[in-house]
Amino acid sequence: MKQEKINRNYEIARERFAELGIDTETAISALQKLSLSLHCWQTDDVSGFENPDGSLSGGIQATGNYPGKARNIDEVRADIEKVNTLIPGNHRLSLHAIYGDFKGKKVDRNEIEPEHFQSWIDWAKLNNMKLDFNSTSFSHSKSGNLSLSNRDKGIRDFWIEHTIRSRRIADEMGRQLKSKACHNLWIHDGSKDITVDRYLYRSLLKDSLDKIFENKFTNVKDAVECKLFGTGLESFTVGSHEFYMGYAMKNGLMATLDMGHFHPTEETYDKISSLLLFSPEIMLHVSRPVRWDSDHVVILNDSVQMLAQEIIWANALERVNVGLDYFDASINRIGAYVIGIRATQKAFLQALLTPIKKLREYEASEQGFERLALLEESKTLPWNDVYNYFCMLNNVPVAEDYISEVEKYEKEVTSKR
Ligand SMILES: C[C@H](O)[C@H](O)[C@@H](O)C(=O)CO
Ligand SMILES: [Mn+2]
Repeated sequence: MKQEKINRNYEIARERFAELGIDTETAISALQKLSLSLHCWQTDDVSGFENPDGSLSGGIQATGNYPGKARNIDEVRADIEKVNTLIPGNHRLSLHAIYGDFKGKKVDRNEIEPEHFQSWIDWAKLNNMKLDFNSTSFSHSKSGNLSLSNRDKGIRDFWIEHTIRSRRIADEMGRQLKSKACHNLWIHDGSKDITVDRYLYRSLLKDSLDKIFENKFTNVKDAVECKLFGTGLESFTVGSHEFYMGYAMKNGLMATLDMGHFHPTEETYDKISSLLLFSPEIMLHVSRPVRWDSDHVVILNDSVQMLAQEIIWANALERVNVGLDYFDASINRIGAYVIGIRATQKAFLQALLTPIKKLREYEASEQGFERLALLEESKTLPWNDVYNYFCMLNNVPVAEDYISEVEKYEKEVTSKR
């Protein structure tokens, strides 16, 4: 798109929003400050470098076989660097423990150290990114169906050790990069069929968590992620929403809300205000469940738009750590990142550009028709011209121009893998 046209459209949009009492410049600077936490695992279908040819376990699945997945640390980095050239803003990178720089050595999960992630910290500095971290309970010979809630103390201790080490690594990342790292704990623990000892497993998990969180780390923001069920573990999930919400609120941790981790008609956006009333910060995994926790690429749908609205309208942008979590192996993986990141930003921009003051006046005076009408009208206000202008300001491709860039990278790089 030509610069002149982008500027012209932006001017028209700016005037239109001004008529509704909205300042587009304020919205643009808020969006500029929004740092999303990009998940490294879309590059390689959650394979990691520990045992890249092993199978993905823990009830999660990356479906599809599109060529060009990243096969090693250099390729993961190259792909993220490419993504960064196609998206506006400065973002964080979220790593899983299986993405350490192990240099071909066998380093078991209970042996990981900050040194295995030092090259990531150096890379992040060079690339103007901050880091977040996740312990990894899946895809390991000791994963089974139960890790931190296993009856076997030996297995529990192994995963406790792993998770404490993961938090220490996050602390080092936060310290060196001068930005607290979110450490997200998600475990797959559950059961395929009915269990008759839910209380036992949950008390074992609680006990493991108490040990894991015994020490506070200054440069870490701890989060715990619940889930409804995993494939092959359909009847029971130890770390349910109620379990982690209780644990997080009692112990001053963040709850992570993954959009794919609830009942199909249960929406994440409705949980935001409740959690923010009881917790200083929360974490999100923006995703797109299609019939189950399928981790489809995020698009600009009602769920994401309403999620962004809830955050903006609660004036809570600084209290919500927005991470992405999806892994689609059926399309170009770089393109998958760009679509999802841009869709998330667009949702936030749209929310920032909604005439909330007027909408609230209507609501307060019980003018339901007027509220609904203005809500509908705001959906088609020229917010996309503001987004295009935002892309131009950030020197990244505007609108569909990124498609050919992704195709070029595929031709020159990923298709040769
Ligand atoms: C790989 C991720 O940590 C994982 O997707 C987790 O966050 C999750 O959402 C599991 O369903
Ligand atoms: Mn998740």
